[in-house]
Amino acid sequence: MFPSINPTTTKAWPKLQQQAATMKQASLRTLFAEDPQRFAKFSLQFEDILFDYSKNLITQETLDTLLALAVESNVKAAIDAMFGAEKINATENRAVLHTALRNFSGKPVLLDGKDVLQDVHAVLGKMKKFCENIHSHKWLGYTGKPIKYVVNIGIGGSDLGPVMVTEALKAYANKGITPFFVSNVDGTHIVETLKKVTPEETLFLVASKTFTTQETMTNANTAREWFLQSAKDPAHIAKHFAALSTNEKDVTAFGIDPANMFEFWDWVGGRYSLWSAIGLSIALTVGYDNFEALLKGAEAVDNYFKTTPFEKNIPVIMALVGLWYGNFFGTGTEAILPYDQYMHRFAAYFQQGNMESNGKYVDRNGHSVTYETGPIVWGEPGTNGQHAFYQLIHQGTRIVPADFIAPAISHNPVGDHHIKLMSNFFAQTEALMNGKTEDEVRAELVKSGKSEAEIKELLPYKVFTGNRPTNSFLVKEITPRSLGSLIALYEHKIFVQGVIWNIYTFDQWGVELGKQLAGRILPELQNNTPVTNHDSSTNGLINAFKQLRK
Ligand SMILES: O=P(O)(O)OC[C@H]1O[C@](O)(CO)[C@@H](O)[C@@H]1O
Repeated sequence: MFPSINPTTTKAWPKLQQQAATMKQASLRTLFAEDPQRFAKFSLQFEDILFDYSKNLITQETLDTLLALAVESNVKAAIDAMFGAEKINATENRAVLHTALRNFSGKPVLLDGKDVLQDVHAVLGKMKKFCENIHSHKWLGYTGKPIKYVVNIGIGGSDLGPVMVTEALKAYANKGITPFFVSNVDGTHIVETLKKVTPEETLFLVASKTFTTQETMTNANTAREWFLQSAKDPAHIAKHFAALSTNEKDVTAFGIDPANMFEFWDWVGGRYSLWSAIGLSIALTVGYDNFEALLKGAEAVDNYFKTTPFEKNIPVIMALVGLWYGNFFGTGTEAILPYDQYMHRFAAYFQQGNMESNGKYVDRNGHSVTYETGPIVWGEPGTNGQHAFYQLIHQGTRIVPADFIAPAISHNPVGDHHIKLMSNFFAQTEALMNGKTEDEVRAELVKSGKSEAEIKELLPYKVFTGNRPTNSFLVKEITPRSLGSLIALYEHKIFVQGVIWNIYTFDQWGVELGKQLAGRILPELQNNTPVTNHDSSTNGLINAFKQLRK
């Protein structure tokens, strides 16, 4: 295991504190004016992805110190430990090997002396065959009809990844399969979904690493009942239900034929599982070859991440720039803003990816940290976000570091839509950086014929301070490969930050409390007897609920 270092005890940390005090007064406009090479210095290319981080409040000195922080924090040793199958998820005593799921190198990845790649490739082979059978109509429903609808029932990592990717790659969905995703235990989600599909043509994928998650099992049971209302014979379940899970015992107990179980393993974290059997809905929707291209795009980033010097390593730089604001400017949040309608769930996906991974206050020694860890991550596609929350990003009291992501080539090149979209993409980061000075606003107002009195009144509202930092990712085109790469870049960013913050990125104990408490309250809701065993607020709410339902 790589050594545990409190980041505040590194040599770099106090230097960064000092530098931040200076950089808070710096002007991005001036930094650009002073250095015509700034874009060239602070941008990197990975295959078809251009990463521009020049519009950040950093200098070469900042970057060097941040890189020194990464070195002092043993990021290199941590990368080796993760890829080397060490049990770096120590609170669960597990290795972290989602990278093995996309490893086509042919070189073994040994975990406890066993090569995990053999199992990985056996499951990929099974997924491939399954997709071929569904797509070629060799696999038919219980009345002899082909499968037209795939309903993935899962939540969190067993939902968000497949939803995000099938949406992002909709342009590749040409296999005659319409995917649906049911996650919420709110009956509305499954009921509304079942209205759109038919029992004879639907394949349900029960996607759950543990196969015990309340929401998923409740939805799966409802789907089975609904299916059996038409199919009658439970033997037909075999043609319409498959499981994506690590838990064969409970899959079998549910009534799913183990032959229809696509396995993955405890060393795959839920929020890192789209590369595993959890990705079956992706493969069924866009075809197995495209799924493999997605994996290969991520694999290419894995190799790059492992071998590229930190100063040229995009995930490392993403991590350091994010940490710069979170720890030294106190920003506390980050926005992800894709200028691509198909990527509309990308921010939601990395909201879980980031917040469930690094939303932790206990360090690797069991002590409370004295510094900020994971940011609040959110976002929506541009330009919708522009007309909703960008006001705060431009003129609010807090700084929101934002990632702008856009493809140069649209899958829907209709009229001038794409250049209009892209003009917004470029204009926003430019405006956030430059802002608008008093002089500029004054000149505009004079030009528009306003009187001096009007100018005086309006001026303060129209000034933009600028200096609002952004990263830009310009991708040639969103393809399975480039999307796989983009996702892996973000995954490794989260990893590097977790290492520097000295926290366990791959567990999620914080989600457990809510699950336990809900389990305790459920039986109390099954009768009309008032409860008295909680605090007065919870008692009051539960009793009012019972009253309202009488
Ligand atoms: O795949 P499972 O076991 O149903 O879990 C679903 C989700 O629940 C969590 O454990 C907690 O939200 C996530 O990490 C996971 O993605």
